[in-house]
Amino acid sequence: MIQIAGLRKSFGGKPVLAGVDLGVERGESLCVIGQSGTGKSVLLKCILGLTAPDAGRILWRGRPLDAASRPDFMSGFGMLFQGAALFDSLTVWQNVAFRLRQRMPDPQARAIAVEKLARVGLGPDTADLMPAELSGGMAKRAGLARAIADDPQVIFFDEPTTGLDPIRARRINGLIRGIVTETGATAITITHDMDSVRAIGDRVALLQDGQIAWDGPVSRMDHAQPLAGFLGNTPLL
Ligand SMILES: Nc1ncnc2c1ncn2[C@@H]1O[C@H](COP(=O)(O)OP(=O)(O)OP(=O)(O)O)[C@@H](O)[C@H]1O
Repeated sequence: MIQIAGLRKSFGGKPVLAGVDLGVERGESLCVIGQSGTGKSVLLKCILGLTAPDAGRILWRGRPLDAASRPDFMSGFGMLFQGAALFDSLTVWQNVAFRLRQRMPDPQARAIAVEKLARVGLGPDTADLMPAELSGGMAKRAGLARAIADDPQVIFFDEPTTGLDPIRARRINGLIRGIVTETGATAITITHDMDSVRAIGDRVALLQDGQIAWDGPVSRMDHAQPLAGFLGNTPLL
């Protein structure tokens, strides 16, 4: 679905990505882990077209992800931002339906938003609330509803459990896994949270010193030497 080869990016002469090779297959859930500052966000920004790599290739369905293919890619992806990142001045349903409202009338977009809110465990009474009225866990759920509103083929989860207590984090992880499984979406999750990796991931890739130091099934990670320092329930900080 997405293939990355030889991706390089430096800032001020300092290499952050030093030849990243990574792929994710259709319907697969990939978690990218790595210590703080190893370039996980830079990698995500390169895929999303927010940062231009210095070298390397990103293929989307076998085609280079460039100006010609990017609109197709952008119309088929959803994203759960760290901290949910809801628009303060829009109601919850307007946030969830943000993209839908560009191509359908409000009543139709609202109905889909209410359905997606229900999928993440938020009742119809939350639809007309403002983001400031939501708890952290509710905001994360609303962000998740927005990520899936347009039935994306690829969903990016950026640190999905940041700022949540362990119980809410577990619920969000369970929701994400359920949604990824039932929709068949391809998922890429960037996380410090090994509980998230176990709950959400089929595969895990360790980004270290600008390259993928280990890449394999989550079921094998407990025996992977390069991951030894990251395992247990200790966050990767
Ligand atoms: N626009 C930029 N200009 C200069 N340096 C940058 C820029 N973006 C990222 N960096 C640097 O690239 C490195 C990797 O940053 P990045 O945010 O990708 O790390 P990360 O692995 O996502 O960390 P964290 O887990 O803490 O979010 C850092 O040293 C950061 O300072």
